[in-house]
Amino acid sequence: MTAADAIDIAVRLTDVRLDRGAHTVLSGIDLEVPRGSITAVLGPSGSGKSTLLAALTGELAPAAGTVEVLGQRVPHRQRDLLELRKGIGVLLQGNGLLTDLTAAENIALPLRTHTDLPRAVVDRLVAMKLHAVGLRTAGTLYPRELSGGMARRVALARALALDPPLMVYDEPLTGLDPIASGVIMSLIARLNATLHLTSIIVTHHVHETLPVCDRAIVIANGRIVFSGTPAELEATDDPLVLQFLRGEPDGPIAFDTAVRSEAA
Ligand SMILES: Nc1ncnc2c1ncn2[C@@H]1O[C@H](COP(=O)(O)OP(=O)(O)OP(=O)(O)O)[C@@H](O)[C@H]1O
Repeated sequence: MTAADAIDIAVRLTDVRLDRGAHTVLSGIDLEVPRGSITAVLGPSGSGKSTLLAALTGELAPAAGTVEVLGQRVPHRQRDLLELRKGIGVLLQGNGLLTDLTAAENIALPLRTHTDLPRAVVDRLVAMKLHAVGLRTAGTLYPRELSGGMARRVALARALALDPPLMVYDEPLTGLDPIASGVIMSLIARLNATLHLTSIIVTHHVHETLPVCDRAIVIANGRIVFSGTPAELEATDDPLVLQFLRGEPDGPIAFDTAVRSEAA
């Protein structure tokens, strides 16, 4: 990656292969995510979306090819990896909030773990993050006292705690009703614009997510089968992509027979 690229490209994968044990999940993956953009990563269940995220955070090393994040190759050494991860805010499926801590304490956790900031500064930063997600008065509430949408916003505030330039969302709408989903999607878009972030959203929720995205990729059959703008995706006549968008069980996407018989 050249110095100029490092400014413009937040994530670059070059001819990447990702294996889980002896099984190759993805191969021949080439991907560039421009800084400041929002990219949707779409694809059927088990296609390898979470595996792709694991490669970005260094949780999974590529079996071949290179993965570059925020201007550097994803390192192997644990200490370097921890440093890189401070620059990546991850919103996991299921929020991952600690139930015996309040919302504010949950958000403070990364600041307490990774910085030596004095208590008063941490409190101020937590208040700012709560404000950023529209929950100024919810700091003293415990996760069990929050609605699903509020809990997701607290988890989002925690992912933002260290001001990471890159945000990664793994199924941010799972379990939310349409209103809460709309709130989360517009929040993701607003934060991306106002904090000058780059966002990658792994999701099944194509129709809720595409309106806020600049780019979309579709993963199926172990590779990227579409890469382009949401408008290009909606106009595609690729049978593979259409099968996925329409949720049809029969077509060129090969489904695992065990999974299909479970679903039947
Ligand atoms: N830790 C792991 N160890 C072994 N195999 C794994 C592991 N994680 C995922 N896999 C396998 O890798 C493949 C891709 O899984 P992955 O979770 O990346 O798909 P996905 O597209 O995120 O699915 P979903 O939409 O259901 O979350 C699957 O066949 C899965 O069984």
